[in-house]
Amino acid sequence: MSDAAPPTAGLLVAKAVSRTFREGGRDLRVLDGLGLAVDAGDCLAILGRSGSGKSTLLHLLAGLDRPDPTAAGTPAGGGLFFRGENVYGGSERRLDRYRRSSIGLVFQSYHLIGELSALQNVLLAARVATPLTRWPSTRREAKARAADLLGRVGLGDRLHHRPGKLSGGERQRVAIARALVNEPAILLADEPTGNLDATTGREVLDLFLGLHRAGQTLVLVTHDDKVARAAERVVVLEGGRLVEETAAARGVLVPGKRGRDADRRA
Ligand SMILES: Nc1ncnc2c1ncn2[C@@H]1O[C@H](COP(=O)(O)OP(=O)(O)OP(=O)(O)O)[C@@H](O)[C@H]1O
Repeated sequence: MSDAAPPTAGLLVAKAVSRTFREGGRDLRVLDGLGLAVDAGDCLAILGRSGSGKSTLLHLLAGLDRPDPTAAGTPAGGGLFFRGENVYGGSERRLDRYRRSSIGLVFQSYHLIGELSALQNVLLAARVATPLTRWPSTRREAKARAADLLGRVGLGDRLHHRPGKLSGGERQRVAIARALVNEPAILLADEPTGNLDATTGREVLDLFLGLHRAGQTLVLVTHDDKVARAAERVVVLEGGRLVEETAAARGVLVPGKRGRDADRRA
């Protein structure tokens, strides 16, 4: 990450970020000078109609894609900044380090390895993260850590089940345990309740909210109204930019962080 990055407030800050896809000889600008600031401890939901670019944004936040190079006329210093450092401004190695040590990712369709047990799925993630984290230093420690995480998500008695023998909600819990294995600064989730029935989705949402209460910073892309209502902040992706929704607009009566424009904050 570039040392020349400008100082930015917030844990993860997107400034004037654009992403254009070229398809069939035409440019499709999905994100258009977008701004967002995620603070430590936030529980943020990203909403938007289908095709508005939510997954594209989440992939950028996760370090899985690259924003367009800053175009002439856009403010200097645009980009994605994690703790003030430009995520996409350095080497591939640094980007890889960001992905593996700072971010946890949960997907709608779990993305577990079918041949591995719940414990082995989490252990595999621990092995990927270990060169970058101080722990777990031994296989025994890694196993204890993975079992502990699976216990925390309510699967202490399913350690040796393969995904095919688990329910959808249980698979998502394994995926959440796996995403937590590197103690990520930010847990990102793309439609984490999208494949689940209402009751199971609520249970998975409660799990996320419990993690948030314990201090985990969360960013959830969702179509699920229950998830959006439970989040502290909601931003809506429209026309390639984010607009912050007020608590009042969501029918939430408690005073919250109201009426801010996410683009203005970044
Ligand atoms: N790799 C790609 N190449 C070309 N176009 C793409 C690519 N990825 C996404 N798009 C286009 O970008 C737009 C936004 O896609 P994205 O998946 O981010 O939307 P979304 O808001 O997550 O949608 P949904 O809610 O349906 O999952 C879509 O029109 C999609 O076709």
